[in-house]
Amino acid sequence: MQQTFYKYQGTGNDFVMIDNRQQNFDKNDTKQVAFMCDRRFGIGADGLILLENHPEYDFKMVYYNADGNESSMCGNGGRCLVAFAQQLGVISDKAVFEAVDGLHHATIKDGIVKLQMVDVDTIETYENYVFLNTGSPHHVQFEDQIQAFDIKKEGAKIRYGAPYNEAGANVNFVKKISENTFRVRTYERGVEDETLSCGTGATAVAIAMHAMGEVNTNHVKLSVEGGELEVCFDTQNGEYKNVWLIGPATFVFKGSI
Ligand SMILES: N[C@@H](CCC[C@H](N)C(=O)O)C(=O)O
Repeated sequence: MQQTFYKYQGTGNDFVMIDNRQQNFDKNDTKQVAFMCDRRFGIGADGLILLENHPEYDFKMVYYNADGNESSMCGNGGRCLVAFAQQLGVISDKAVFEAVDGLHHATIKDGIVKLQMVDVDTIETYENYVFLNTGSPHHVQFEDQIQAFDIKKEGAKIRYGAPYNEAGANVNFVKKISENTFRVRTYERGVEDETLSCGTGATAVAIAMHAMGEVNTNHVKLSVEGGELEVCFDTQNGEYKNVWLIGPATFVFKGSI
């Protein structure tokens, strides 16, 4: 059976989107998801997202990494799904949807999607890195030679090494480039390579930089491989609330496979 799909990207983090409101997609077919995400034999994407009906909210998000496995929250994917929901006529300019990490509020205007992310109350600070969960697990560390750095090789060592091991973490390398702007490159678990952007990663970097005292504003800019993202938040007794990830979400093409 032919499957209609829509391709979206958010600062270069790209996704195959499927309207699964009729529940026609086989959600346990890991091989089919991996095939669709394959850049040589399939459509090509960092992940695949199903838009499904929800009994109370605008829709439900089901996210798979490019390896075909369902995973934790995808911030850029969530932003692209809001744009997809608008394209399908499911929402107009606001959304409330459920994802694996809970409820998300969002707005969309002129192709820019603002997505509310989970509150963060635990930030683990070690000698040369920070670990936090922004819907997905993130390791954050400074890298001065960020342009020349081998993200795939060094990211994989951290992702598969202790303390993360097989379960893994996403790995973000960071360099401060101005008062409130950070250059970020991310190795993504489940893609097992560098991606051009990671929304939960950008969120993790913004919060980690604030927690470390590297920035004292609550509005942080992140320059990623595929463009520019912004993250803003409120802080309350060491907790990060009202966290918003802001950036473009763009329709690329529609097809069937
Ligand atoms: N690209 C995503 C993160 C997707 C989840 C990640 N690969 C994982 O399995 O932890 C984003 O934009 O947040």
